[in-house]
Amino acid sequence: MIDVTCAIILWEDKVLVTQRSEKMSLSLKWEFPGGKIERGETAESCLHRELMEELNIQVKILRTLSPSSFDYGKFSINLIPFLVNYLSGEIILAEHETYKWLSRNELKDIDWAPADVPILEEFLKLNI
Ligand SMILES: Nc1nc2c([nH]c(=O)n2[C@@H]2O[C@H](COP(=O)(O)OP(=O)(O)OP(=O)(O)O)[C@@H](O)[C@H]2O)c(=O)[nH]1
Repeated sequence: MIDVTCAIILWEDKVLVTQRSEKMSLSLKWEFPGGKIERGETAESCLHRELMEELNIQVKILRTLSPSSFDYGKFSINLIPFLVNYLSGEIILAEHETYKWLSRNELKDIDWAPADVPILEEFLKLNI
């Protein structure tokens, strides 16, 4: 089981979502940005590192949501979500195909990586 962090990044009334590139696994699926926890790293420090490496942004962590385990067949992941506020940094994509800032309603209409679906559902039930 691979531990992966991801961020629901809030800015005003929008949420940042990123699309995996054609070269990546789960090609062209949408996800909450983040990545694999490295040895000796906390989930929080992993999240800050990945968001800096992949997007060049800084965030403030607000809280966690429920982890989502998913078996992709070749590998299983435990996806650990954090609700965060966007703080600073101009977005520069290192790996992803593209990104979008979407309203809560628009989040339902994109083609999500399967592990993200329960996380999205929990987020949409929150009163924020
Ligand atoms: N970052 C991120 N990864 C996710 C999400 N949902 C999901 O299934 N994943 C999967 O979790 C793993 C995280 O990998 P990563 O982003 O750190 O690394 P990667 O694509 O370079 O790894 P890979 O080349 O092994 O696929 C990938 O297999 C990715 O498909 C998500 O919302 N965010």
